[in-house]
Amino acid sequence: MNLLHQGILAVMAYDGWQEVIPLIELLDISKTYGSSVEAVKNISLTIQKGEIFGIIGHSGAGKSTLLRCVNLLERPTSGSVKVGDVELTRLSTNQLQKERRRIGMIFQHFNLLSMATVRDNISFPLELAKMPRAAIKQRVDELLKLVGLDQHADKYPAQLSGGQKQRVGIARALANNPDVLLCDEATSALDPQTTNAILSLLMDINQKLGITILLITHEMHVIRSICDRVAVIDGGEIVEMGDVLDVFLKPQHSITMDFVSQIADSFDPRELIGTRDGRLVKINYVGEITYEPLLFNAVKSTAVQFTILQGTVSRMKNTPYGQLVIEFIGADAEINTVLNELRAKGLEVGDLK
Ligand SMILES: Nc1ncnc2c1ncn2[C@@H]1O[C@H](COP(=O)(O)OP(=O)(O)OP(=O)(O)O)[C@@H](O)[C@H]1O
Repeated sequence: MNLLHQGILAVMAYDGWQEVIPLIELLDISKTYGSSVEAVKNISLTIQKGEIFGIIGHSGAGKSTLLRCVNLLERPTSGSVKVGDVELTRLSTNQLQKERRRIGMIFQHFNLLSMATVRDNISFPLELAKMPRAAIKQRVDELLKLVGLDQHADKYPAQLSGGQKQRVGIARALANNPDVLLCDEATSALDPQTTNAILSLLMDINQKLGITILLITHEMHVIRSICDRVAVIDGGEIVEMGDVLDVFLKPQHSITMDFVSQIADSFDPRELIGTRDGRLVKINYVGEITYEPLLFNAVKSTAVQFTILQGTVSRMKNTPYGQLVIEFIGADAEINTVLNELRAKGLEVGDLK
């Protein structure tokens, strides 16, 4: 890297931008089971270092197969998998076993050893890695603290709640200090409150330890709560991909629209068309402007009146956003002036169609 590049990266860091470094690169991955079940078809995908990337799809869409191709628990029929600088698909079994320590994984049904205590479950990957006994104890103590289980070290899985079991799964997955954490429907077996606690823990781990997270889910709530980017998968193919906010606010594919409508506060505003006399306008806000009185300011020096017909103000991960459907009443030219003023403030404004 030359000095100019270093300078640019330093400025980006100063401004709060994240340096973009590819960490997981899937190139043209296909997986066919037997002779005819094409579970994944020619998927190429790059996950950046430090991001939380979500893959969402209905049952049978190919999510698990794709996720398991990343650590080669499932070997792709064709295509290559690269994690960091290492092309996993070229490694021998022994080399692969070593590289897999850089990739932790958690599961929907936790996959804990039922006859082992919490401490022993977490120690297991460290013993496999031949870490000395005293170092194992110290590392497990750290991990127990990190996931909030220091009071439960000597319990067995059967004595734990679902959320606690998943915390053990997370601690075990993090034991070898991986770069990547793969999450296979990690909250699907949990109630909503416990789901939120586990999602917060995952976000904490991502932020504090810088671990890149790749998760699969069928719940838009999971994507909205913690992911930076999302890919929507259907029939083994990616049908839509982008920043979560963009995909959520402007879904393009019908499958994506289905998922977005899972969120209770989203709505289909097209139901309003033809029900009102005024001009119906859809407005999207993103960022801190969500909390400014922009609508009021835009109309106050005009004769235009407005009514909010539908609206949401919420947060996506850490970003506030709003979606409103407004009926404007007044002269068309004056309404246009109001809309242009809103656009000039950075709002996305368009007639409801
Ligand atoms: N081991 C296997 N042998 C044969 N077919 C399989 C195998 N595993 C998955 N499939 C098939 O591959 C397709 C994709 O399955 P996959 O489990 O990847 O989907 P998914 O999106 O994770 O679904 P779910 O959310 O229900 O787990 C399905 O048609 C499934 O029946």
